[in-house]
Amino acid sequence: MLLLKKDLFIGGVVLKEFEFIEKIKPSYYRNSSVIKGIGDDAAVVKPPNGYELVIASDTMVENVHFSFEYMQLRDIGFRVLAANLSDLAAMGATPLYYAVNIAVPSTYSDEQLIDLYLGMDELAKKYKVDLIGGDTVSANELVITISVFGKVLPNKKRLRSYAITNDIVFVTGNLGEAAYGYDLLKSDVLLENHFTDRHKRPTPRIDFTELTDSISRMSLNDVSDGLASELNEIAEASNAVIEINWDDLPVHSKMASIDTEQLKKYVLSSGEDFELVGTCSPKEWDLIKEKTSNKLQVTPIGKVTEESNTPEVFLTIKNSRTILHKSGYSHG
Ligand SMILES: Nc1ncnc2c1ncn2[C@@H]1O[C@H](COP(=O)(O)OP(=O)(O)O)[C@@H](O)[C@H]1O
Ligand SMILES: Cc1ncc(C[n+]2csc(CCOP(=O)(O)OP(=O)(O)O)c2C)c(N)n1
Ligand SMILES: [Mg+2]
Ligand SMILES: [Mg+2]
Ligand SMILES: [Mg+2]
Repeated sequence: MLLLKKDLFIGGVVLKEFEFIEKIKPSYYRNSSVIKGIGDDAAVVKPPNGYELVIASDTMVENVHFSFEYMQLRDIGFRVLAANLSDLAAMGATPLYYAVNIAVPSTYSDEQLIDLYLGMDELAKKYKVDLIGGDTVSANELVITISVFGKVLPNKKRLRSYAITNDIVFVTGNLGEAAYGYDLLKSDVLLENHFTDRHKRPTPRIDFTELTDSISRMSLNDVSDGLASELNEIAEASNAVIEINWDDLPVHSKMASIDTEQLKKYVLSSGEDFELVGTCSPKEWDLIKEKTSNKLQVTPIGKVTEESNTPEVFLTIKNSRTILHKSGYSHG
């Protein structure tokens, strides 16, 4: 397929790609390790001394991950970068740079596209992350891919394979709020409340990673697809059996009256909360509580009961124990 790379047709005027790039090019870089940012064939950065480089990439597609019925371009930019930063947080990494690839319909004005970048910059500013490159092409629907780059000390990365027997299983924040917010938006696109905000502008839990950098071992995963999927990924990667209790799962008091079956869907398999779920030793759990107290809600939800070649996740609900299968959103 031929991609209109040279000129981008925007709102009837031909905006030269380089003019658009000039508009989004940062006037300075927040990290002095950026040697060459936007403006050459590729970016050049100085690898951080003593650290490992952590790289993640996530894409969002119009009508798959967001809809313009209830979201502004600024929210969309914010949300795609949030999803990417969430994966760095889930590795225990500190974010440094990001690159943005966009496929854009020809009807967009340059103001609209700049709004997308302003949404990203709201988060980038907060976490001192630099936009160092990307690519622009035309397409029928808006598709945004971000790649993020971060750093982690070799002994502080938080792999899914790091869970061991007796670990406490914990989760940050509340579960199911983004999906509930999404359903509220579908019934009233103008509604604005805590839950709709959780869908539109999720918080990547970088703070958790920073607050817990003294913990020696932790397995971690971010809740993009749903708690059931993320816990199964930890169980599989660690060859472990995880047991969680329904009554321990953190749910907002305003969601308590939702019908149980629907609430189970929100909490266990709807995803996009971008909370962190993980495990650590009982001793270090006390330290996590201490480090996060009054700053970030972190809730114990269960235990790693054994290491096993048949990894499994069990959910106990009203004294009945059942296998919790992966049940999150699946593409294709
Ligand atoms: N199209 C792809 N090409 C190469 N690697 C991929 C592709 N899609 C996913 N991956 C890799 O598979 C793993 C799981 O991806 P994914 O489920 O999207 O993770 P997450 O849910 O954390 O975003 C990651 O290591 C990711 O880099
Ligand atoms: C318009 C719209 N439809 C459906 C959803 C729900 N949804 C879309 S993708 C997804 C799962 C997460 O996306 P994915 O690309 O798998 O993220 P990753 O696990 O790679 O981080 C969910 C719950 C949505 N957010 N918006
Ligand atoms: Mg992904
Ligand atoms: Mg992830
Ligand atoms: Mg992700």
